[in-house]
Amino acid sequence: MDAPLSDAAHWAATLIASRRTVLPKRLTGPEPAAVEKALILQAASAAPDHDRLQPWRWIEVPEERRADLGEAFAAALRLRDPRASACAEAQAREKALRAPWLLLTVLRCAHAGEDVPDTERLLSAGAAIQNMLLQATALGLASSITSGKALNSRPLRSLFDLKDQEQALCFINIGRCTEPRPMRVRPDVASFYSVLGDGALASSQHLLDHKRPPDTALRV
Ligand SMILES: Cc1cc2nc3c(=O)[nH]c(=O)nc-3n(C[C@H](O)[C@H](O)[C@H](O)COP(=O)(O)O)c2cc1C
Repeated sequence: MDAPLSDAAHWAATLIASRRTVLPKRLTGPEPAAVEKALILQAASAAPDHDRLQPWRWIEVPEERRADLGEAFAAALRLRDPRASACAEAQAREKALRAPWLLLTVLRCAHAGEDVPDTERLLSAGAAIQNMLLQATALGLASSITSGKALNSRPLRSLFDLKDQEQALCFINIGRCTEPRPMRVRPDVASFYSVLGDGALASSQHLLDHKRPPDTALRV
């Protein structure tokens, strides 16, 4: 018989199962308090990081720079589509205003000859982002990741002063949401897990029989 799960195991599973994407248009203010922002950023620094390269950083876009970001989105759209309508440009500008707390994730890619390749740096950044989203969820905040075609456009790279080695990965949007959408149905473990060797299904069945532990979710 399996040993009972500890409180910490239940707590972690509940937290992980409670995170969901809340897109910027559904986020409301106020932005997180300073102590909440600090916890979320500290969560990033706990990510696995091969050779401790710290190949990631985040740039906050404060209220007073949202209009500049909106202009950069509009300029990026014009570069992609010189015939973009005024309405499409206005929509692009508006995207900069949605998230109460808005952070750009920046990845530092490998120079020629550097040992840790971009794939590992990217994995580290993904782990850091997930830490941040989970910490936000634990604080009762709603969050999402967004990307888009403008991310590495000239206007955005110039606004954020990205170095040649750097790539804009995604925005992190954090705020509040009083009426979250239903939780996405998560894929079955059987669809992404197997055991190397013959009879993979049989030998993994004992794991697949376990149901997800949490049937409760944190309120975000
Ligand atoms: C790197 C990355 C970029 C994303 N960019 C967008 C985006 O631009 N727009 C969007 O609606 N969702 C975006 N998403 C969010 C996914 O659509 C979302 O995670 C997915 O729908 C699953 O929902 P869940 O997070 O609630 O499980 C992005 C997710 C990742 C990992």
